[in-house]
Amino acid sequence: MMMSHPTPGQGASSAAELLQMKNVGKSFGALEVLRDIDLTLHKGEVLGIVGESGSGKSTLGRIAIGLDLPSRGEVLLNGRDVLKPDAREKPAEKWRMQMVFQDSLAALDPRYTIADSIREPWVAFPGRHPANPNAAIDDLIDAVGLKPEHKDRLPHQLSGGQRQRACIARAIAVEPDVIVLDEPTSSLDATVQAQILALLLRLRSERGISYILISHDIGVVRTLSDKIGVLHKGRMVDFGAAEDVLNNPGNEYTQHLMSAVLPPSFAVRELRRSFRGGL
Ligand SMILES: Nc1ncnc2c1ncn2[C@@H]1O[C@H](COP(=O)(O)OP(=O)(O)OP(=O)(O)O)[C@@H](O)[C@H]1O
Repeated sequence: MMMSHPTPGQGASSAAELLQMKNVGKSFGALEVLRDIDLTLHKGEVLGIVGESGSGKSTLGRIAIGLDLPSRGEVLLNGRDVLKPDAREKPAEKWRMQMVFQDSLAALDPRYTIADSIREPWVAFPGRHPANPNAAIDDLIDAVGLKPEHKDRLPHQLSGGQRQRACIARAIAVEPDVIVLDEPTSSLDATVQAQILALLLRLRSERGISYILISHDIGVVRTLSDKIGVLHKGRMVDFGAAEDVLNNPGNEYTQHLMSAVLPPSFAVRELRRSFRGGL
């Protein structure tokens, strides 16, 4: 199940373009929520999207994985326009994009055991069904740091961090190209948050998955991201290599966001060093 991939941060600029948004806009009735969004995500990259509440982050993530349609513009996956009618009639490619939400309790069916939840995407995408599902579930449970006994538990019988691990296992079960992480650690306390971020970094390095990481917390985005996009009132006011956006914020709004951020803690610096070869 596991493949070898380039080390994170290496070769990102020469890697294939996985997802592109061109001039994407979204309106709900008269309310314009996203405007002129252009972005490119390469294979294996982590793109952090940061912005205050209501800036359009979740809407952007939902459009990226096809849960919402844009009102304007193009969305290309591996160079193919996913919005063209012929592509929309072929949902077979949808497994390539998965999502992990903030609220793990709401994201998991309360009647399903954790193993049942992990099986769900294989039912939705039979082409991704493994030859030996029980062994695959054991591997996934182990990969996300859960214990074998968690397989038969119901969501409410796990802690918030364990549930989020289960949601991550479900998301990687079909070996997607991209996972949109929408505030994946916002409802967790600081220690568990750091553990989940470490897990995400490890999975990315082992499996070469790309992430779009949505957060109002620039500290979280800074821990994981190669590239950062700053959304303000539906516009991408800054976009570029994480270090450039963080160290030389070109936009006044980004400077304002940065001014509210504490320096990374020792734990976070260690995390980044171990997974990204030092920053
Ligand atoms: N289905 C919808 N119908 C109408 N308006 C919507 C819908 N979804 C989102 N909006 C509006 O679009 C704007 C952006 O919402 P979105 O959830 O994308 O922002 P966000 O940056 O993710 O915010 P938060 O951090 O609070 O989740 C908000 O004004 C929201 O009320």
